[in-house]
Amino acid sequence: MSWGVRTGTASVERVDGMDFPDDFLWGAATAAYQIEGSPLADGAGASIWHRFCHTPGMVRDGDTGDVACDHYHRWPEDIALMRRLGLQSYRFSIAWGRVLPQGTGAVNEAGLDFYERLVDGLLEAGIAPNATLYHWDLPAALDDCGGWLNRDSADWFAEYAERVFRRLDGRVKMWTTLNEPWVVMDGGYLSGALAPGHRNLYEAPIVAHNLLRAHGKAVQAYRASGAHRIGLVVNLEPKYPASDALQDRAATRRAHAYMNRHFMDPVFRGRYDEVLVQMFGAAWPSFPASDLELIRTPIDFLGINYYTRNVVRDDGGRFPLPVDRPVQPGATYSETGWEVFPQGLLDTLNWVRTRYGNPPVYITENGSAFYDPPVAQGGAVHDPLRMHYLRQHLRVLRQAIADGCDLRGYYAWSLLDNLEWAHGYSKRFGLVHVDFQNQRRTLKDSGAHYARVIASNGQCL
Ligand SMILES: OC[C@H]1NNC[C@@H](O)[C@@H]1O
Repeated sequence: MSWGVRTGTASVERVDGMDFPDDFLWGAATAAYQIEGSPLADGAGASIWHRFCHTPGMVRDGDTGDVACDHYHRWPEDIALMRRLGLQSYRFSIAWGRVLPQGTGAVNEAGLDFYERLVDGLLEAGIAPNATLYHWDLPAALDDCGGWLNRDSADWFAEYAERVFRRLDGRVKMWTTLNEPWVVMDGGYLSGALAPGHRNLYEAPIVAHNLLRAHGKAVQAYRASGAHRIGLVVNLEPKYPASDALQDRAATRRAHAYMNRHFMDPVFRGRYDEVLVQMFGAAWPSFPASDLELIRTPIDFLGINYYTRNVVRDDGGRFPLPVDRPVQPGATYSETGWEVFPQGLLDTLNWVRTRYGNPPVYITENGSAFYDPPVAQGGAVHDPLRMHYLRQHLRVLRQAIADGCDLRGYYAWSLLDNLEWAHGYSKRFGLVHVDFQNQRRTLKDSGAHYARVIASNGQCL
């Protein structure tokens, strides 16, 4: 049974009898290059995203991360915003180039000092830090040495990880090695839409494999010194055939193998999906078996980033991957062109539960970019579509828990409007509006609602 309660800005729904666990963790997420600004400050080394943004034509409107949300200077103000939301945890990423400007070798202590101040500020505010070591901003100096195409990248990453663990572990008790390695591979090396902008079918599986090796080496490095938890964050997108036709079902299988099983199978099952290997054909390299043992080094939790689903229609084989996504009649689509489909989150969580042995899971990103009206008189940002997206997706989490998923927490993407990569600042995901002309932050209705959800531990959706 459910009943509605009118509040100032939105009706809240209480669903009796289905609670979130008392220790369910409520947070919000960001990433270094998308919010910090000052990418070269205090000795930091340039990343591939600094280089990509400063390459004409790569990012919409020529936007860069040079200023972004100026979080590098405004982090105390942003922590105050997190307290206002009642966040219990904050997921952020560490810019590799701030710590090791050349990617390996000499440490830039000022870079570590910044993250130490941020972590101590979070702890002082009673907010648990959740740190991601790699959220796409590879030091440009390493890209000049082949980047993720170079097998040495796994060792470079482990060296960086060890430096960060040494300074921050203990205050940071939840670590992620990589954010969305699939996007790093697909966007950076196949479609070319993301840094470093390659378009090469032969490079993609090599990059994916080295990313996974880097993940494994960082987990092993953590086991040698760390005392808390480390995991991996993947973006998962359930695939549904456009019809019962054999070719659509086969295309769906390929899309599922390419995006979802691609990283999950090696990490949790120690092998690649055969469909994936067949799809790449001659472009699929041979890998030593010892690599897969490294990759499957056990982790403490899985982070799932969920945004949307794909309905898949065979595209007639123009590419090893089905790329047709027929528009769904009556569906709502966000500004990024993603269908709003909360059922896909439930289906994904149950797929992970049943295929991979029900690992501890956090939703480490979930959110939507919708057009926001200008800040109203009195400082309100009314964003009903983002609010609706949030409520729909939080609702299915209850069902996932009832289905037996070991779901431990939820991080909204994102705390702040920020640089949405090649989209520049044109796509706003924030619970907090940022005026990029004057850096003024304004809590949106969706942010105020999320604060109510947290305060009620999900009772008030
Ligand atoms: O596209 C929205 C988000 N998706 N996951 C990775 C983040 O960096 C993106 O902003």
